[in-house]
Amino acid sequence: MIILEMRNVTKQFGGLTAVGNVDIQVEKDSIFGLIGPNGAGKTTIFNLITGIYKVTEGEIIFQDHPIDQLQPYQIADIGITRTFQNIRLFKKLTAYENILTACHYNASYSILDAVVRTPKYKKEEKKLGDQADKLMEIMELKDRKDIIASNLPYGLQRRLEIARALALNPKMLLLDEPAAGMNPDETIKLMELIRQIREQFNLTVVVIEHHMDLIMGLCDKIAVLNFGRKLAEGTAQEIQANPKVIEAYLGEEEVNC
Ligand SMILES: Nc1ncnc2c1ncn2[C@@H]1O[C@H](COP(=O)(O)OP(=O)(O)OP(=O)(O)O)[C@@H](O)[C@H]1O
Repeated sequence: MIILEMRNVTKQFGGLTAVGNVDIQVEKDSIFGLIGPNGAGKTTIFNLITGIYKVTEGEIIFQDHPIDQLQPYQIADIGITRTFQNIRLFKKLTAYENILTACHYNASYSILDAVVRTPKYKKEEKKLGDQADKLMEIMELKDRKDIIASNLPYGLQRRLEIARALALNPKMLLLDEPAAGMNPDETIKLMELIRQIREQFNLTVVVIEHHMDLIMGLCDKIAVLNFGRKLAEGTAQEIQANPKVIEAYLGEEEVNC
């Protein structure tokens, strides 16, 4: 079953076509990879899916509904959340506070409940605190609970960002270069975590990465972009064997995975 579809999507910035006539179909519960050289249009695709940019042409369909005219907060509400290439955390808050603030997106009490501290408020706060604890545990951040976000090692800041995205209870998670700056051991650990959260949260994951080991080892399907166009699509084996990919993306070198 297809959960997300981009139909003939184009995004232009003035005379520059950042994304040109791209068709993509993402299967529910799969891990889908987007790869391509710098400037190929990958992050622009995330910005189109999440409503930060509006399409110039084409349609984006999520669970059979068009979403290309929705605002970013509406897209988060229907279950698509993301992480960013440049980590965006509350740098001066602790790891726990960063997750808890994201969990508050789901709070259903009123300002009055909060001011008067009604039983509803207390019950809800306990629930959100439990959710934050659970996310800390899953992302293996529990022993860093009280560390200020900017003092965490880079790899853990990236995991904290994923935990924040998960706090919004998404159906689809978009990860923009989650392994950037990680060493090989951290990258392998991250791969396992992505697989684990996919299972645990019944998620569909779309991931942009330059680490080929991660992409080839993790993704059910991969789309290759070049100069805003989709050059190829297929399984890791198909992509690695595709002469167009080898020539255009890897500069005629062998795909080194
Ligand atoms: N807001 C914008 N205004 C003008 N041009 C933009 C804008 N956003 C992206 N672009 C351009 O669109 C093209 C695609 O950029 P994009 O960031 O999507 O590439 P990318 O594949 O994610 O690259 P990288 O791997 O370096 O992150 C680039 O030429 C970029 O300069």
